[in-house]
Amino acid sequence: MYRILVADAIKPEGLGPLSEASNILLIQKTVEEAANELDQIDAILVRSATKVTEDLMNRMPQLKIIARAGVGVDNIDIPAATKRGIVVVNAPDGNTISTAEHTFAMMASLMRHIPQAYASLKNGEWKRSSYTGTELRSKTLGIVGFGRIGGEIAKRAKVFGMEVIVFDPFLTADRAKKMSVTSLPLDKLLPKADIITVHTPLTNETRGLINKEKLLTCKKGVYVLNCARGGILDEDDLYEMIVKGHVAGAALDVFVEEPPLGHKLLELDNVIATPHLGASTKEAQLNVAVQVAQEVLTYFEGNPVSSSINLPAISKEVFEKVQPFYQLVQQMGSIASQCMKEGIQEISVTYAGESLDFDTAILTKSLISGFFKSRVDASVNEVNALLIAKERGITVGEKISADSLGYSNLISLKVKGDNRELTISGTYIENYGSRIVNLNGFKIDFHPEENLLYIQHTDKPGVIGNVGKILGDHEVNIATMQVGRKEAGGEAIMVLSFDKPLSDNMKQFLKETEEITFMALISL
Ligand SMILES: NC(=O)C1=CN([C@@H]2O[C@H](COP(=O)(O)OP(=O)(O)OC[C@H]3O[C@@H](n4cnc5c(N)ncnc54)[C@H](O)[C@@H]3O)[C@@H](O)[C@H]2O)C=CC1
Ligand SMILES: O=C(O)CCC(=O)C(=O)O
Repeated sequence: MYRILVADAIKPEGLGPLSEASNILLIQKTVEEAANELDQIDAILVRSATKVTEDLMNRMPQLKIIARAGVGVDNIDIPAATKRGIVVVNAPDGNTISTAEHTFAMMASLMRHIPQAYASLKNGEWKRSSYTGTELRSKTLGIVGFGRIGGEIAKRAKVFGMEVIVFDPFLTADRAKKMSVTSLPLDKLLPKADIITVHTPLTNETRGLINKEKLLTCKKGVYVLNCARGGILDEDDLYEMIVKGHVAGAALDVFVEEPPLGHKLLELDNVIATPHLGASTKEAQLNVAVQVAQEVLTYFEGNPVSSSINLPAISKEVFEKVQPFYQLVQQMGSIASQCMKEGIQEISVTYAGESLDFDTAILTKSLISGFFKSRVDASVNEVNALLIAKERGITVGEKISADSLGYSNLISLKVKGDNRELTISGTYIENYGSRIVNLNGFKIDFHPEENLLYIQHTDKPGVIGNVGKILGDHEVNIATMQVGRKEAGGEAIMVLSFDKPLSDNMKQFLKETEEITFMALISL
């Protein structure tokens, strides 16, 4: 049974797939209310209110996945989650339209003083001349951060007859052209825009991106909006620039501290504000709840998720291509690790063959996680595998080769240790499954079973019989046995599989066979 803590207000109608699953228990409580059961929680679902800190994660030793019902993940300590192997997913586009519409509503309200006029009228006043506004038509809108929300705002601005200029260091010329916007560096955008709206995530780079120095380069009388994250527009600097009359007004949906009780910006007449309502529509809340519920369900079904923050994104089509190799590479990593019980310097993997014609990064991560599982602990997974390799000073390389040696696909792994090297190649054959086809340069063909014994020995009459006899004398039943050699009388190998795990003592008995030069018990 997986226990899922729904810690923030997430629309229950969207959580249907989770509440209907027989192996899932949904617990609708805040972190404080669930304090006594945190150690049993497998997944946590949050919006922006709950801060998923390293400390909170430490109180949740079973935690496997954090799901953010929304876009911004600045309330989640991603590096800490990654280190622990906890998958972080979000709902990247469920609230795009709502947030774009809200930003647009804020922009129109700001330019026409609607909140101030409304408050005045409600107060019994009729001050028409005090609330003369400015048209949006022909104004230049500067969008900083041109992703999903920025793009939707641009479409709406064009319909209103605005000119749209954008700044986004990751924007391609192709997308700028398709969206009919002018892409400019920030220092060129700021002096040109009549209105500036920010739509970046909050990161170390974007915190304080628009500060006093930048605001001073803007037109006098510029209007600014922040419906992304508090802090992208520096709050103190904005206050000063409004008070000095350089900025004509601001519309804010987000604040550094939420709620921003007693905030000085809220005292200014030309600042309008909403309490982080960008995504607060029936539609957006249903969308994001459905999206994260589906992701969590997919994860607990053992399938790769599609909108992870700390795993490579993977589409359904790629997933179908990846799936056959997913377990094979984990097993190859694990076999290599159990055959190389020594310090490792380098792991390199080569992919060859037409059926491996996709981004193989996810396979490399799966392989490395298989390698470390038997060395570190079961919490190693695709999320933290490369980080663990790096921490241990192990170089991980990935190559594509044109030569698949006649197989339709061939994955080859080379592990360089302090004293030895190990190579292993595997393939996936449709309707037949995974096969290991080469081990340390010996041609062989075996299915990676649960309990294996790998023996390297001198090719002499009687060795195979002797091994069989020793195992038989100890009532060990051999399930399968594969042998391989390079040349008669040289080095040879055998790989045996068993129904039950072999005890470590058996290694001692087998070691008496002097022709055996190397032996490894492998459990997959
Ligand atoms: N007020 C609200 O309720 C909501 C706020 N948000 C906020 O809006 C942000 C943007 O959301 P989306 O458009 O969906 O995200 P997105 O990921 O589609 O777009 C973000 C864009 O910012 C750009 N960017 C990153 N660093 C930048 C930098 N230093 N300078 C300029 N551009 C930079 C990226 O290249 C990307 O194109 C989210 O990160 C979230 O914090 C999102 C939804 C609701
Ligand atoms: O959960 C919410 O309402 C906030 C939405 C938001 O800020 C986001 O998706 O980044």
